[in-house]
Amino acid sequence: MKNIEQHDYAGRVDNPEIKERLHQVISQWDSSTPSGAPVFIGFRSEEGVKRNKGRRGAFDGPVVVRQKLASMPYEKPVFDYGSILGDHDLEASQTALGQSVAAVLSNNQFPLIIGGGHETLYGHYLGVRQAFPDKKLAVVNFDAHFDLRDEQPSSGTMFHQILSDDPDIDYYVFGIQESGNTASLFRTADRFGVRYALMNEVRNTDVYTRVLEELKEYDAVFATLCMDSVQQSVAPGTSAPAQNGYTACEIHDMVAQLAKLENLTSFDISEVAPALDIDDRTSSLAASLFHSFMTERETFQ
Ligand SMILES: N=CN[C@@H](CCC(=O)O)C(=O)O
Repeated sequence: MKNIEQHDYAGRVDNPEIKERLHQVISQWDSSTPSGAPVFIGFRSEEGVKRNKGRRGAFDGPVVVRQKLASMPYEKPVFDYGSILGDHDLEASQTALGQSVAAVLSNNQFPLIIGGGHETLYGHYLGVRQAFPDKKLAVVNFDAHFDLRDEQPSSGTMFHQILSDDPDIDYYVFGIQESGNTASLFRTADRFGVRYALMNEVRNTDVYTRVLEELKEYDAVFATLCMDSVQQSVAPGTSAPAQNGYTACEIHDMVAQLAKLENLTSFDISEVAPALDIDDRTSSLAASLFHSFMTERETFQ
């Protein structure tokens, strides 16, 4: 089992009588916290990025994204599980994340997972599958990359790992960049029946709206957002930045629509690498996306 680090939240207080910012309403998670609430879980890991020969820095993502969230307006109950402290044993770190996600899901709460390299998604998946062993699942990925490499587990292999082992899951990915994926990866996507939309299709067609309707038919859906799906000028602090990625407006809109999907179980935002960031753009954007998600999701108490 990996160590779990707890986080202190601090921020601006306008009027001590009124709790209206996230740091004033967030509490530490335990198994008696109420059902229906959002629960932050951090995954401090960059071992997957290291193995994928990417640019490192995501280990501190969960710390800095929480700092950005702290002063945002929020008045409803919200909880923090802490962060799994990952290390070179990526597989054990992902297993620990999976156990944490499953514990929160089995309390009927909603995990909001703060990565970590995009290897976060594999731990996220392990938790969802543990909580829903017999369900037909869909995973939605906002990403420039397929992450379908057939190699030692890393931040570039998670969907190959999942689709190779689990026949009861469909993979949808939005924002694929032709400049970021080889022909072999496109062939692998076709072989696994991946439903993918290139960035231009996302921008110029109604594919996302149509897929959101399709997703309602699954027993459960979980989602992941790699910050490298956003254009580098807006999100510079990532391992493998994209030039033609989402604008801040586009990705906020997509996340707001996702939040309305009733059978969505959990959501992670990964690949915030503070050491590579400029003026905290990437961490601030990730926090803003979590905030949009939380305010749009009607079932949060
Ligand atoms: N979605 C993220 N993927 C990887 C890069 C994928 C690749 O190398 O093809 C990452 O950021 O580490």
